[in-house]
Amino acid sequence: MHISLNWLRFVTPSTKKPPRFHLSCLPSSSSCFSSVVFAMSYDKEIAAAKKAASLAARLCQKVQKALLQSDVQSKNDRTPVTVADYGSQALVSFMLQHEFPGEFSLVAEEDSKDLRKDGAQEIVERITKLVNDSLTIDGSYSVTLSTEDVLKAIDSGKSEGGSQGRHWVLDPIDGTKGFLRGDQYAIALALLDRGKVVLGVLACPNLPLAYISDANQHSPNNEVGCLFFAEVGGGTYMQPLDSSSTVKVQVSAVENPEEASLFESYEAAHSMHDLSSLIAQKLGVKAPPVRIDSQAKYGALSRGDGAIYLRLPHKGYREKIWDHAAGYIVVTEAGGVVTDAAGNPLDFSRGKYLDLDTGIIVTNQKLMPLLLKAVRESLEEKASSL
Ligand SMILES: Nc1ncnc2c1ncn2[C@@H]1O[C@H](COP(=O)(O)O)[C@@H](O)[C@H]1OP(=O)(O)O
Ligand SMILES: [Mg+2]
Repeated sequence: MHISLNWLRFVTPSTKKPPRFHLSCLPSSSSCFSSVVFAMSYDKEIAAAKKAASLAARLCQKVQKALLQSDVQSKNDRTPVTVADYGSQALVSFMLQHEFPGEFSLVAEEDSKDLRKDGAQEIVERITKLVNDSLTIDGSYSVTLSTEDVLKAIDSGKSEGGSQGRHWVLDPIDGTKGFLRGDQYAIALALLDRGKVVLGVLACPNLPLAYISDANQHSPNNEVGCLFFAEVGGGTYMQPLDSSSTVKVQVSAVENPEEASLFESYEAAHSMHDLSSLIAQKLGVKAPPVRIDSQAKYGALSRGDGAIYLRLPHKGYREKIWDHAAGYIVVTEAGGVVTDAAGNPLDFSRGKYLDLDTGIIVTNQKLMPLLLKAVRESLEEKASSL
């Protein structure tokens, strides 16, 4: 007989996360209590991930602020997002390696190939200055990185991931189009342990702290900047990016799809708006879709701003693990369900890519059967009309 008790929580009255232990009883003859196995806790890793993602968010905010203050011509230039993207990756990579020296594996979006080309020296110097300024702000590092240190930190993100060992997974700026537009973007960092996502942090510098809907997402009165974090078995928490007051969050409890609000990509090139509109129609969703960039959608969903997220890329697009790992655990630990469009679980253990056919759907446990049915019918209808 193999009994596996679930994650136990020792609930404390404070807003701090309770410690967690995983108890599992070994087979037959051994007594349950003598064979308690204490599984990994990732508290040190999550503290480091929160610190790195928050500092990277500050770096990106500084660049985006300068971009938005610049003239129209320079707004068509992608240099700011390039600089912030590499800067964010270098910073997170350096901080994690500093915290966890020795065996270190990072699967991240960028590498230094373009930065090593002729003519890139000035950009590399800008990135290096940004990274050093960020480390100075933090105050706990007495180092000044050279341009070569920065390039090496970026290249530490070349790991392929997989089902063995531990791998950090990073999207240094998820939602580059949103970043350039002055809208939503996220710094998304997760940890895989033997192919499973065990923690995730989402820093969303422009996400309002208050509930967002289609009507209020651009309100100038909104205070913005959210940090979501989740550890396997421990729930999901949110705090303002510039404070440590933490709240536990839960996905929406809506059971009637007519009352649900639905999130999707801002960019029609990233997700089929016509297909999600058909799905919404079948479900009877009344509210217009809330269109925002990046994994900020997963964050907003984890605290119940909306009840459904549909990501339905056009044919041929291959999803990368860094675009979903952090968001996945933030939503699932808040009680949500994330599957592919056919209802299969996501598999983060196969390397850089999530091999999916049709897309990713997210909602609460109650709505998932209805959503799956509406997705299946809509896909069939779409296929028969071609
Ligand atoms: N053609 C595409 N289809 C789907 N997703 C895409 C496509 N091109 C880029 N993306 C990715 O979509 C993500 C943003 O999704 P959303 O619009 O929902 O915020 C980004 O990670 C972006 O990748 P990349 O980071 O390489 O630009
Ligand atoms: Mg991305």
